[in-house]
Amino acid sequence: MTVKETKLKDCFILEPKVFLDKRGSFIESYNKKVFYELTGQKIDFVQDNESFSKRGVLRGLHFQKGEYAQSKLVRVITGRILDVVVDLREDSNSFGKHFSTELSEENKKQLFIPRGFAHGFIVLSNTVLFSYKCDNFYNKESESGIIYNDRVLNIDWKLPENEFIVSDKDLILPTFNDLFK
Ligand SMILES: Cc1cn([C@H]2C[C@H](O)[C@@H](COP(=O)(O)OP(=O)(O)O[C@H]3O[C@@H](C)C(=O)[C@@H](O)[C@H]3O)O2)c(=O)[nH]c1=O
Repeated sequence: MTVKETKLKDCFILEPKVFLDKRGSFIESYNKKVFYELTGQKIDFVQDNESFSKRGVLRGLHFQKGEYAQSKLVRVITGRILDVVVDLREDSNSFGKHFSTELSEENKKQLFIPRGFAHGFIVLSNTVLFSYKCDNFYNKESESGIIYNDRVLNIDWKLPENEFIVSDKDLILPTFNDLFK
């Protein structure tokens, strides 16, 4: 496993070592000890989630508020996505900045997203199996987010907007300025 810092503090890209042999491949998708050695983050992941989506599906931008804030370690098992995170920590140098990166079955990259960030992704391949660990439990009442086409954030989602498939819940998320006025 190797780790690279992104331009957003505390947000890392991890690349597992891939073992190839005549049968196929093997990776350690998560190892608590190695994760701590590489990132310095002592995270206690308590929930694993998986979603399946078609091309054009855009999930996000999501976060949980207050005591239910979550760090996430996200990856793609099959397919390819553009993953996007936004730093919402008001005391951070990169407050309001976003970072995006492709995560795919091929590159096997993982993104560590600390608490205080919003997260979303769009599916670039025909289908995607997406998997992630969270360090806090799901809490419906604490769900929040920012609308994907927010003008202040101005995120390039890489696909034409007429291909986006967005949940009804995500279509009525507030803007960045609504949240931080
Ligand atoms: C996230 C989540 C959803 N659910 C339920 C609620 C709902 O009925 C159904 C689908 O939920 P959603 O529409 O919120 O799923 P989704 O849009 O995939 O939500 C996820 O999006 C990505 C971008 C994230 O960063 C995640 O943290 C999470 O917010 O699953 C759980 O039971 N537990 C969970 O942890």
